[in-house]
This record gives sequence, structure tokens and C-alpha cells, in this order.
Amino acid sequence: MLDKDSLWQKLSEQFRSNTTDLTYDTWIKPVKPISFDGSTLTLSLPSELHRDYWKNQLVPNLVEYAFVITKGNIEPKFILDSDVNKEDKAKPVDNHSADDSDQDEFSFSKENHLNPNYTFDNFIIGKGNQMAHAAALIVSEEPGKLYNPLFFYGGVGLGKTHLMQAIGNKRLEDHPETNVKYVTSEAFTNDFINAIQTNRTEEFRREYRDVDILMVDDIQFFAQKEGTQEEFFHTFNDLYNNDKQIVLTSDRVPQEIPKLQERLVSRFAWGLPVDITPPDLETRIAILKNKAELDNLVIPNDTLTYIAGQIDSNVRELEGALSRVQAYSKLKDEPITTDLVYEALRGLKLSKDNRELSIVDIQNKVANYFHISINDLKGKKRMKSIVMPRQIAMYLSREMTNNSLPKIGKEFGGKDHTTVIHACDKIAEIIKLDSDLRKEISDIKSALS
Ligand SMILES: Nc1ncnc2c1ncn2[C@@H]1O[C@H](COP(=O)(O)OP(=O)(O)OP(=O)(O)O)[C@@H](O)[C@H]1O
Repeated sequence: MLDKDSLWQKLSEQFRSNTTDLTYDTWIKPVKPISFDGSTLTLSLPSELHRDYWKNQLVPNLVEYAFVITKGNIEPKFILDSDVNKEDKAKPVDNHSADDSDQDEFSFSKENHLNPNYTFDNFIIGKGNQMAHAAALIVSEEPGKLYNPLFFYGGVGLGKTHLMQAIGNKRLEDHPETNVKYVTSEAFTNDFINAIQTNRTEEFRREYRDVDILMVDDIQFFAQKEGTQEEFFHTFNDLYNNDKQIVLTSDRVPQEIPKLQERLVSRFAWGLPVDITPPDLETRIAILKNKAELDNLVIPNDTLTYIAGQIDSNVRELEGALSRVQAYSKLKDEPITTDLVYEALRGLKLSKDNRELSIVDIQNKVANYFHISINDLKGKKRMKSIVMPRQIAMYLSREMTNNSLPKIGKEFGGKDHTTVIHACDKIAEIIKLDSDLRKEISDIKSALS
């Protein structure tokens, strides 16, 4: 069977001889083959624009060329470059794959898994990450001393992994003899399970404890994994007691990770828990500028400001928007201007705006607004501070979505449709008289729309 690279090379040659240079350079050249299992070929593309174009225009050609090359039906699957790193993180570690020549090793042990692009040099410092950045720098200079463990937490795509790996990359640059290990919590879990299944727990322990810096990404995935938590507890203690540095990331503070053992929660707070918050406008502009320079893109300042104003959620999306603009400019063979960006991002914004509001969106917004948990919002508690938000959420679900009463009841922990009617009637009555509640509901509605 052809491997992914040889198959992709042959397919690219076909595309090259059957399409224009512009099409080839814009749509085919940036594609990377990720895997091929004999029937599905997974390709990574730089932007959603590329993915749309491939799906709408190029798939029939690809299937046809692949049939000629392999004599079989090949189905393409597309993922985005920005997701590849994440997929790598999430992929279970298979220590015994057929073509793995070194079957006795943990795959983990073969390399440190650091992405060389995640450095301090290309990390832009802003208000939301300056404390995390400063702590990371100190730890890279003196691991195991001041902040142990160093714990980054914050929302998706805000640079936790980048900063964590920058510590490892800097340390290796300054002190190549350092034994640095980066691993996702899933990979740790998978290695541990493999070790148990193959009676190699001693080897596993050596692998994880004989390091100078251990970094575990996304430890919220330890939630509910009792055995892994137990093992990690001992790994942590061993490293900590030997003054080895531990760096951890999570999407929330340790106390909020569900079913995380109390003794781990308290240990994670021993060092420095530091949050990373979304970048402000200036930081977003600086990030875009830096990225544009790295990609040799010429973009006027006001255009950069316009892009940064459009995407305010996370840096990964900001980078995605820039790739989309880049592809669009190539496709149209026009320089990047604010007008072109407007065109390029219009689809992106439209798709967001057009997405149908769901009951879950409403539940999240209402729970947040009233500072109660989703479980309480959907549960059976009868306190006024919970019943009122619950009824408001039902009322809004009825008003702002097309869901039926039984469906709304079901989404609220399986309640009867008469409960939903009662809630809607009650809120409709109260807002006639209560201007505060009217204002609250109107605030929630505008946040949702
Ligand atoms: N301050 C920054 N300067 C430059 N690039 C950044 C910055 N913050 C994030 N990035 C880039 O944004 C992308 C997403 O960052 P990263 O993967 O580190 O986020 P994360 O917080 O670990 O997200 P997740 O929780 O989803 O794993 C990466 O390409 C990273 O290089």
C-alpha cells in the first residue's frame, strides 16, 4: 500500500498537470497529507476557505486521480492546520503499531514532542498574558526553584501550550543537556494504560520521573480518571521532592476540574497558578503584525486593526482569519486591503451570525448571568435564586428558538411540557410589572443575538 506521502505526491503531480499554476499554487500546494489507511486520505488545509474550495471543486478530481493511482475508492477527509496540533495532542499513543520498528520503547520516550515554533521570541506579550509570560521566563531560567508547579489556566487558543513549550525550547537552547518532556494528559493516560497492559509500569515510571522538566498539557482531561490521577500523584511527588520542574495547563483552575482528587488540587496550587485572558485589541494587532511579518505579508496598519477588531475571542481564530485573508488575496491576485479583508471574512462572520441559537446557548448565557451552575439551572432545586433563572431560560428558549415545548422540557432535565408553559406564562406576567427583570432579560437577549 502506498504511504500517505507517496500517494499525495502522485496526486499533486496529477493536479499539477491538469490545473492552472494559480489554482495549483493557491489550493493544492499548501495541502499536507496527514494519514492514509488504504481507504481514507486525511489532508490538512490552511483555512476554512481552502476546505470549502476543496469540498466544492476539487474532490471529484481527487477521487478520480486516486482511483487511477490506487485502483481503489479513496475517500478524502479534510482537517485544518490549526487543528493538527490539537489532533496530535488528542491522539492516543499507539506503542505497538505495525510499522513501529522500536516496539519496546514508549513512543513518548523517543522525543520531547516540543514544537520548535513555540518560542518566547514569537510570543507577543499583552495585558492578558504578561504575568504568565514573566513566570514562564523565570522557570525556563531556573527550573524547579521558584514556581513549582507552574500552572497556566485559561480559555481555548490563548497561548497556554505555546508558552509552556517556550519554556522547554528555551531551556534546551541554553542547556541542551536538560531532559525536557512535554506531554498531553491524554498521552500520559495512554502511556500509563499501555504500561499496565504490557507489564511495564517500572519502565513507565522511569520515563516520567527521570526528567528535569515535565510539562503536562490540558490536565482537565484527568477528570474522572482515578487510576491515572493516582499515578500522576506519585509522579508529581517524586519530581517535586527532587526539585524537578512541573508545568501544567488547564482550561480552568484546579478547584473547578471535576472529580480531581483533593490532594492533586492542593498540590497544583502549591506553586504559581496564573491565568491567561483573551488579548486586548492592541495585543491582537501586535500578534497579527508579527504573524504577517513571519509570513512575508504586506498588510497596511488600518487593515490589521480591522482584522483584529473582527476577531476578539482567541488567538487561534485570529490566526485562522489571517490565513483566510492570505488565501483570498492569492486567489483574487490582489493585495491585502481592508476591502479585501471585508470580503474574505464576510463568509466567516455570516456563518457565525446565521448559526441557529440553541437551547444550550441560552442555558449557558443565563447560568453565567445569574452565576449559577448549568446543573442547577436544569435540575430540580426550588430556591428562588435558581427557579427564576430556570424559568427565564425556558422563556427565552421558547421565544428565541423554534424548539417545541416538549423538546425544551427535555433539555431542562426531562421536565414536562406543562412546566415549560407555566414558566413562560409566569415570566411573561412578571416582566409586565417588573422593570428590573425586563432589563435583565433584555440584557441577556442582546448578549445572545
Ligand atoms: N501571545 C501570543 N503571541 C503569538 N502567538 C500566540 C499568542 N497566543 C497564542 N498564540 C498562537 O495561537 C495559537 C493557539 O495557541 P495555543 O495552542 O498555545 O493555545 P492554548 O491556550 O493551549 O489552547 P487550548 O486550550 O485549545 O489547547 C498558537 O498557534 C499560538 O502560537
